[in-house]
Formats: sequence, structure tokens, C-alpha cells
Amino acid sequence: MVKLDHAKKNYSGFSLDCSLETNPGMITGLIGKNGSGKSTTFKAMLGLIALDGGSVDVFGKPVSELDSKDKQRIGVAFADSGFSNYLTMKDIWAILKSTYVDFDEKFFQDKCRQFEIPMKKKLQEFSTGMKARVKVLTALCHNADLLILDEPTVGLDVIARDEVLDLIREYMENHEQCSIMISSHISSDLENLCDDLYMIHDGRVILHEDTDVLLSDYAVIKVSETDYETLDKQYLIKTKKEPFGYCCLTDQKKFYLENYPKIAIQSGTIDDLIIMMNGGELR
Ligand SMILES: Nc1ncnc2c1ncn2[C@@H]1O[C@H](COP(=O)(O)OP(=O)(O)OP(=O)(O)O)[C@@H](O)[C@H]1O
Repeated sequence: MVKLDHAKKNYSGFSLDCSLETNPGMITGLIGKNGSGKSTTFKAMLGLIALDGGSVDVFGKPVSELDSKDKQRIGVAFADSGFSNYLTMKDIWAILKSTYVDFDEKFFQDKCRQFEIPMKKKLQEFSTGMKARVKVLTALCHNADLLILDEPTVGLDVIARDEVLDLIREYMENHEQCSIMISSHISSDLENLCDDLYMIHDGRVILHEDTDVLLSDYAVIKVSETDYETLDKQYLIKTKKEPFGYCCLTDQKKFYLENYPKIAIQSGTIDDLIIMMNGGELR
């Protein structure tokens, strides 16, 4: 549904060169630390920045050729809601209704009620959590086929984060053929939500894998210097020198469990993977 093929963007001190794709029926996550290029990637996907190279296709055509009908099929939540802080929820409701042909008024009303979003207060009086819910609701309210959600949970406490993630999950259940691209620097948010994950670092995709595979086949191996010498290194992706010896990342956990029953092998969490992929030496 979206395909970036070496989409390039150069800023002073930063360059993006990103290839990724997301398909119908899938929630695809983009993980990376601050400044790694997540928002720039999303802006490229929406044609909001001029590329310095590569291509971006959405719904099978170049993003620059999307017509207004195509754009109706996209729901977007960016860091900035795009609405003036002087608007009330009632104003926003009217704007959404006149903007989107397929605006789902009942969904919007039900969710505003569920989240106790005040209708007559100005956005500037809303809490961070309230603003985040509004942002996601505006992306989800018009039955879009493609959702692009840039850090929808940023700045939220655990409960608010769960509510937003549940909202996204529920949307996917009700729109089975839709495609969702979501970014976060909080890996646990995406671990339980996404079908596949892209890890981005310094504007480059450094890992792409199905979430299930990441959680089942990847592992962190900790070994002394002596054990490291005898370790079969063919399935190690990264190795980092530590005071105790070496910390290694593998995508073949089973192989090391079967062949080295005595060494410490931990099923990697996504955070472990990020730490290992962002440091250490590639093998
Ligand atoms: N318009 C711009 N002009 C110059 N530099 C920019 C511009 N937009 C982004 N950058 C730089 O590009 C890099 C990537 O920024 P980007 O916002 O894509 O990262 P991010 O992964 O979304 O970060 P965060 O998690 O902090 O939102 C940063 O170094 C940023 O300063």
C-alpha cells in the first residue's frame, strides 16, 4: 500500500535513505531513537517534503500523483494535530465532517463520549492525553485505508497509552484490509501491536523483521572471553565487548540453545535488540 524505495532526503547533518513497505491487513512499526528519521520518513510517505532521490508509491502510484479521492483514503496523526489551539471539539467535528466524505459521525461521537472529551473547551485547555486522543480520533474517523501515525503515544502515561493503542487495534479489527504505519521510540508500544517492525538509525533501516520472529528467534548471548573464542559465530549479527567478555545478538536462538546449553542466552526484548543494533560491531 506504501512503498519507499531508497527515499532520500538531505538536511545539514542528517541524511535519510529509506526503503520500506507496508501492506493491506498489516500494522507496520517504525522504531528509532530521537532524531533517527521517523518523522522525515512519514513526511516523505505523504509527499510533504521534496525528495532528493528515490521514490515513494502510495496505493500503487507515485505520491505526487495522488488525487483528492486518494487523499481521502489516508488518515494521519502527526506530532502537531494541525488544528488551531483556539478551536473547540465542536469546531473540529464540523471541519472533519466537511472535509471527509466518509466521516463516521457515530464513531466520532461515541469515542468523544467514551474518552470524556469536552465539546466546548478550546484545544489549548486540553491535557496532553486529551490532545493525543483527539489526534488519533481525527485519523481514525473517516474509514481510511491507510493510517500514518507518527508517535501517537508520545508524552502519555501508561493508561492513556493503552487506550490509544486499543483504539488502533480496534480500528484494525473493523477495517481488516487497511494498512497502518506507526512510529514510536517506545518499543513495548509496538511489540504488542505490530505485525512487522522496521528499526531506523541515522536515517537508515538497520533491521526489518516480523515481530513474532524478532521475539522468538532473536536472542542476546552473554559469554566470557574464553567461551567467545569457541563460539560458532556464523549466526551472530552483532557483537559488543563488555567488561565480562562479549554480548552478542543472534537471529538463531535455537541453534545456540541446542549447541551451547551452558552459556547465558536471553530471549531478546525489542529494547535489547535496539541497544545491540545501535551499538557493537556488525559481524
Ligand atoms: N526541516 C528540517 N530542516 C533541517 N533538519 C531537519 C528538518 N527536519 C528534520 N531535520 C533533522 O532530521 C533529523 C531527523 O529528524 P526526524 O524528525 O525525522 O527524527 P525522528 O526520528 O522523528 O525524531 P523524534 O523521535 O525526536 O521525533 C534530525 O536531526 C532533525 O534535526
